[in-house]
Amino acid sequence: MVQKHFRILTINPGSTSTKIGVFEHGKLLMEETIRHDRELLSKYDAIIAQYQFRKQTILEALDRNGINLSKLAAVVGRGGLLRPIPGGTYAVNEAMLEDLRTGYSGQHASNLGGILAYEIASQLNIEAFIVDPVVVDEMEPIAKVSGFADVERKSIFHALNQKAVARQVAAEFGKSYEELRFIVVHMGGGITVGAHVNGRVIDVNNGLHGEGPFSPERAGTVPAGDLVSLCFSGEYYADEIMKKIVGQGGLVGYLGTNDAVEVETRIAKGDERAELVYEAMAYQIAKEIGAAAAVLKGKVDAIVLTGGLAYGKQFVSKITDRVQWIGDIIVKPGENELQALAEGALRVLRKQEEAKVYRIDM
Ligand SMILES: Nc1ncnc2c1ncn2[C@@H]1O[C@H](COP(=O)(O)OP(=O)(O)OP(=O)(O)O)[C@@H](O)[C@H]1O
Ligand SMILES: CCCC(=O)O
Repeated sequence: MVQKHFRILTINPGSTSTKIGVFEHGKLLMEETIRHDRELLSKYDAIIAQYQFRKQTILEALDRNGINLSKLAAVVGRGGLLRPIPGGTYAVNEAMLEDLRTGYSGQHASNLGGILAYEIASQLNIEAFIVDPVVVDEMEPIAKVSGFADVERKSIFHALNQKAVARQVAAEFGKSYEELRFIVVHMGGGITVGAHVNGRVIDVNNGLHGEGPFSPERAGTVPAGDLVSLCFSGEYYADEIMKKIVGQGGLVGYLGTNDAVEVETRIAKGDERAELVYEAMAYQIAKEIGAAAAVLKGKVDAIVLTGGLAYGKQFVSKITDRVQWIGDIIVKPGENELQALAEGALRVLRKQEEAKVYRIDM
């Protein structure tokens, strides 16, 4: 049977950039990272207020690259902080737009993904989707118990890249994602470690709000009692503490940079503090992998290391040194989020999968 050549626009909004790609038949036609001036973005009082400006820059980039919008079959954006939902491709609907606009589960640049996809698609009378948003929640009930009765653990992680990489490795094994057991470690500005069983992420650290290993920009798990004392010391406003956890935590807090390459340069010049902190980040990641191995009862088909930090050979070897007894380690540096968005939309357009419907009672 001849496959239709669906042309798809993909949009991945980040805190300082918007990445876009156009795919046809799953192959990349064009890709551009539109960098936004930090000062310009800071003039908007909420992330959501940046939507009109970002939409304009996307349309200009498409025009610059000679992309004929009338040939698009769908637009797909990286989904945001919605209510907890199972993984998959979702059609953008009113309920979703409302939650993204009001920031129902919080503010995150990816909240703009669904909105931008919808606004561009509706003008062209085509479909808009999101795929595997950061709130994908497939956690087992046991994993949700935090030990503090007022607080339930949440699933907020790099679902799009973790699932895309897991599918890729499964295909390389000649098997389907749904047959395998992986520990996937996304190591970017934030770090999340997911226990994947038969296509579901049954446990994962909440990468955004103070859980798991520290990362270039996130504090990870912080000793709770000391954090409470700091909160009530009278020295900080709530948003200042939150910034110390997200954005200015981890490497930024200790070393003033989120750039691991710069940290490696400092270590090479003999900076002992940088060496200790960098080693500690690898140590905490290894501990989290050990925890995920316990979740999987030691039956692990592979540990997959991905994200920008996976380019760092020394960093990767600091981790593998501590966890290679658990199973095979596969390194997939960087992220393939635009491709993963395109593939998610394509599965629906080709009718291999049905688009899921987002509801507020999910
Ligand atoms: N060759 C390299 N060696 C070591 N570290 C690297 C290398 N290239 C990039 N990094 C580091 O990877 C980190 C950024 O990773 P990445 O680009 O995946 O993050 P992001 O997309 O900004 O955030 P997130 O993945 O959390 O959404 C930075 O600390 C960067 O310095
Ligand atoms: C993707 C959620 C985690 C993070 O932003 O670090």
